[in-house]
Amino acid sequence: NLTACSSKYVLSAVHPMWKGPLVVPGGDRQSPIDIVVRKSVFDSELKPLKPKYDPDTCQQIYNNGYSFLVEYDDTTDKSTLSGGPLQNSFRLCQFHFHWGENNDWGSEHTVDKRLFPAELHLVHWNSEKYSLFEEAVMEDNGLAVIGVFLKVGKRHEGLQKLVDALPAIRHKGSEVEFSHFDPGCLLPSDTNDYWTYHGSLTTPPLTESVTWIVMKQHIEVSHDQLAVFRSLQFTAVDEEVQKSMVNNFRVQQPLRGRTVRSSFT
Ligand SMILES: O=C(NCc1ccccc1)Nc1ccc2c(c1)[B-](O)(O)OC2
Ligand SMILES: [Zn+2]
Repeated sequence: NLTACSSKYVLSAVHPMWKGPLVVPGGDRQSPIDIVVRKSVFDSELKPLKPKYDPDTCQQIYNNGYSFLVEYDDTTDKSTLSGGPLQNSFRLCQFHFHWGENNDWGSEHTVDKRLFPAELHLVHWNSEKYSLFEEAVMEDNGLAVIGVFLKVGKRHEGLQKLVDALPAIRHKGSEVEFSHFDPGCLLPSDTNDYWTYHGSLTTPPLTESVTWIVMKQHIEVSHDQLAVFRSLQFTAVDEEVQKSMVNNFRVQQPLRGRTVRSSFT
């Protein structure tokens, strides 16, 4: 019954804003998923993650009507991710978040069914095998995405510069110049432990091209910082009915026999 797990908010298909197909025909490696900790398998071959981000490659912030993207210059290998489960070097192209209308839900992945108020996605594409993101996004091992859970607690000083820029991109289609932002400040500080599995984009075209790397440790942001995320609009400035940008997450998808590996015991 609901009361048993009401504190964890049984996730239903009602919440997410996105009305797209909840299941992709034939998709057997869809994302997000629930990470069942006791079913994950420790893999000693997994290496430490090697993010190398150059803050000067940060270019702009853009409201795409689904989330806000902090976009990086990915025409060189100045900001890359390698190591971990990856065989190649992947270029950072953007990061974005998913969040809820309140602090009880908002993440895409869950850990033992536990929901977080928000989730960060750092998106990288395989620049050793492909020459453009648009190519890589259609290929088997084209993308590598780091997922980081957000919890409400103390203010995240590094995030504040980003939060202060959000009012300038309140509506769908708006963009503002944004520079010198080190996405490394959004990675957990105490441990690099992670889970990894093969999955997909969680928004159309839902292509199954992602090596997911979900960090075990969350980061903390303040209630007020998250409230600014919720002040963004899904809608363009000229639309009659304005809609707050909240619940921009997809519901969990079937595991379909996949194994989630862990970098830690
Ligand atoms: O880049 C995206 N769309 C634009 C696009 C352009 C050209 C071809 C295909 C797609 N989507 C997208 C990329 C990466 C992630 C997600 C969505 B996510 O699942 O939210 O987190 C990871
Ligand atoms: Zn995402």
